[in-house]
Amino acid sequence: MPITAFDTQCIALHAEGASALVALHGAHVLSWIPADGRERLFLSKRTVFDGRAAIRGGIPVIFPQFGERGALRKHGFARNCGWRFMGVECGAAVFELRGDGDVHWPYPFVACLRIGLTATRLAVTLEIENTGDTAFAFTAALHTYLGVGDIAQVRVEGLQGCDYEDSANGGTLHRQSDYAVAFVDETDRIYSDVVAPLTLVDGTQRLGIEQQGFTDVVVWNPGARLASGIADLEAGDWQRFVCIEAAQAAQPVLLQAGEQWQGRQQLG
Ligand SMILES: O=P(O)(O)OC[C@H]1O[C@@H](O)[C@H](O)[C@@H](O)[C@@H]1O
Repeated sequence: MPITAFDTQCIALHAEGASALVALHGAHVLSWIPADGRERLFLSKRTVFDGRAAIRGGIPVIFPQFGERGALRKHGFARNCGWRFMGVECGAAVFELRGDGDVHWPYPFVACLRIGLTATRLAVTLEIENTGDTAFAFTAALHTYLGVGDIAQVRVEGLQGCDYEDSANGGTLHRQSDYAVAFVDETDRIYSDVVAPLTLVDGTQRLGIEQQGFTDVVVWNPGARLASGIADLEAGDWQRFVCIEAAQAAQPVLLQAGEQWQGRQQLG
């Protein structure tokens, strides 16, 4: 996989006619263009690249806390930190974030993000290692913003029969009875124990989504009303993306000293 340094902030990846762009801030995938030349990720034109704020769009890495399920800042700190580019291993670009039990979090850890690219697929793997001498629990996600033509035409298939927590309606519990998830208003759901591959249907376009290691799938679109209060989205942006997140949100992972955990999402 030939790699070029895009500037001090980003790494550009190229393979088999496909490309991806990864910001060191958050090890954040900003762009994924398979060999057919069509961008698959949404990135807000109003996102702030100040080296501190979370980037709106692409693939934010959520660790060590999903949402507000704990005492840390919403969605944890990994997306707000500078990661190190470690080079290419086994065809994947590798990024690393180390914690030494400092101000962010009292637990030493190493987080590693591996990004693999082929003509048609993007594979993102998050590895967490407990490098301290006490156990810690964490939640995490790959918060993928997939670009769509029109949210009203979008369906997510593969979740029928799965139980979900409806975060947009007070965390009430439901079972997905419809064959596909459609979007008419704010949608914010944590589907648990998802095993089947998913398909994003966007008009005539289809995208496959698979995951391993992560037990949950979060499906999020803010809808018009909530989106109007999100400063780093342009008017109408909510119609141009859906987040399908490979997540470990409902049940934290308990990692003993010296243990490793791995979760992966593949698109394409
Ligand atoms: O605006 P943020 O912090 O990036 O979060 C976006 C959304 O992320 C989703 O994962 C959550 O389920 C939503 O509740 C949340 O609003």
